[in-house]
Amino acid sequence: MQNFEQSVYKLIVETSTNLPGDVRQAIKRAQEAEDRATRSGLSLSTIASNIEMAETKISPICQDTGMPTFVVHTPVGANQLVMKQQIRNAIAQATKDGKLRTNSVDSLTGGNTGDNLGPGTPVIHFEQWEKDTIDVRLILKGGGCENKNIQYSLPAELEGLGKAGRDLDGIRKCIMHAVYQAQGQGCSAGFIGVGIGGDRTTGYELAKQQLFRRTDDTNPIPELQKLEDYVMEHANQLGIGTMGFGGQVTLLGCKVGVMNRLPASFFVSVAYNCWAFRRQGVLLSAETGDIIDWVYPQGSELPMKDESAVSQAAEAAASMASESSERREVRLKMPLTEEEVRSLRVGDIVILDGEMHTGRDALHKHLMDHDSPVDLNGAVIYHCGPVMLKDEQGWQVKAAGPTTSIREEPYQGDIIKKFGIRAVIGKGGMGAKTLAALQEHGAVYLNAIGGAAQYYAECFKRVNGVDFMEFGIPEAMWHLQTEGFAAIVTMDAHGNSLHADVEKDSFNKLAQFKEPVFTS
Ligand SMILES: O=C(O)C[C@H](O)C(=O)O
Ligand code: SF4
Repeated sequence: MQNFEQSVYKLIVETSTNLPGDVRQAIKRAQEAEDRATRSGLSLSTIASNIEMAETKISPICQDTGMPTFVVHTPVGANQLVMKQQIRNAIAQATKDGKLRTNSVDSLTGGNTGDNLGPGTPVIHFEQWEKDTIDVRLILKGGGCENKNIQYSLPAELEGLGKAGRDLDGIRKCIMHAVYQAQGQGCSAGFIGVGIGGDRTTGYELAKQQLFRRTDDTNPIPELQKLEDYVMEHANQLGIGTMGFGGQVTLLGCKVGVMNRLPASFFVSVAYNCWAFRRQGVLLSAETGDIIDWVYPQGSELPMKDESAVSQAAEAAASMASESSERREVRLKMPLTEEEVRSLRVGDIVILDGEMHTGRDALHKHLMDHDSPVDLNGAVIYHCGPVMLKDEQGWQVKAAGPTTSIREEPYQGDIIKKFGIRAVIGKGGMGAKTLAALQEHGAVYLNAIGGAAQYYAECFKRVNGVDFMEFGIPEAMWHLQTEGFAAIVTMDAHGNSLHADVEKDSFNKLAQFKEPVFTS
């Protein structure tokens, strides 16, 4: 077992940096289904480039490298204590090397352990089996999509869908609702794992286990296969699209499992995973710990770049459409003026140069009753918790995509007005309070593409400084010299919100699925 730790390290790096082949296949199909000239189509192209960049640079696909969750099958009698220690060592090493973000935070003090180790992290499940090999599987599921997990207790009354009973049709309604309520906030298009039955804990566990199934497998239970097919077809009619921009593809995969329940309980648990569906596995020799095989097709087997003539023509058409009068591209230098910002409209693409500042949960809470360490008049705040590494030249940005903005809804409007901020960049959109503040003060919300952490890291040319390192690397306020950062205006200073429109439209579509489909 001398190579067990090294093999687990390789598994962690592969999982974080190289999206598996079956997941890539699902994203490629989405690209084919979506018109390339639309916002969703263009976002999918960026996602595809980001996947390639992460693989080439051996850097995290998304800056949120998630809750590392291992499922390990060992021969009877193998020493699990030693394995556990070696998994922990491999996690700490991968964090030090910038392949994982420092993601383990003390829930009471907010302190970041800095090495991804701490009470409850990483998660390691051991099972024994009769085989003489070791199977180690890993999923890195990020926090934004984890926040969109949902558990239903049947019978229930569901908005838009009416009564959901304790039967297959009630389950169908829960799953449709689960996709609807995620909107774009979990970086759609997503994958869902569904657990029917169990208790509140095992139901969610069963839902997560489904995410370990291959995206192209067949459910051994025919009724559940039918349900999966139904959801794949109809959830994609909700019109939520990539990042909630509207479009044909909202869901990339649906896997449903079932277990027994108590007579009084009937839970339907849904685990939502973003497009950056990072899970991989290795089969190891129990003697040496060497890798015998990979469990899922490796990403390198399926390049995301489509070199065919057809695709190049479509690409050219898309870029021409994006240059047409319908889509305005505006290049602005930070700090921004009120006039510049008030001239922007939902749908405009803004390209930013100059200095921007990151800020997420801890900073927003802090700024409510403290001063800012830098002048934020005209500033652009980026909701982002990057992966950073320090070398001889100083801090380097290793991965830096947006985080879910809605968490800052209680603070954002006040902070915009208090400091004179002119733009906020994030993903998933914000609510009515922020929209009103944008209009009142003269500011915009820009939606960046969630998960495209390598794509955006390239735009940060230099780290000008950092404040609040005591909040930990993801929560600190990084001052970043930026060139060519592109994002779409999805909430403008005139009271328009693409997010509110898509939510309303998808709600109307959801209500079309009210009538029973699976009758017993
Ligand atoms: O924590 C992050 O950087 C992002 C998070 O996964 C999110 O989706 O909001
Ligand atoms: S930012 Fe998006 S892609 Fe990254 S972990 Fe969060 S939900 Fe997933």
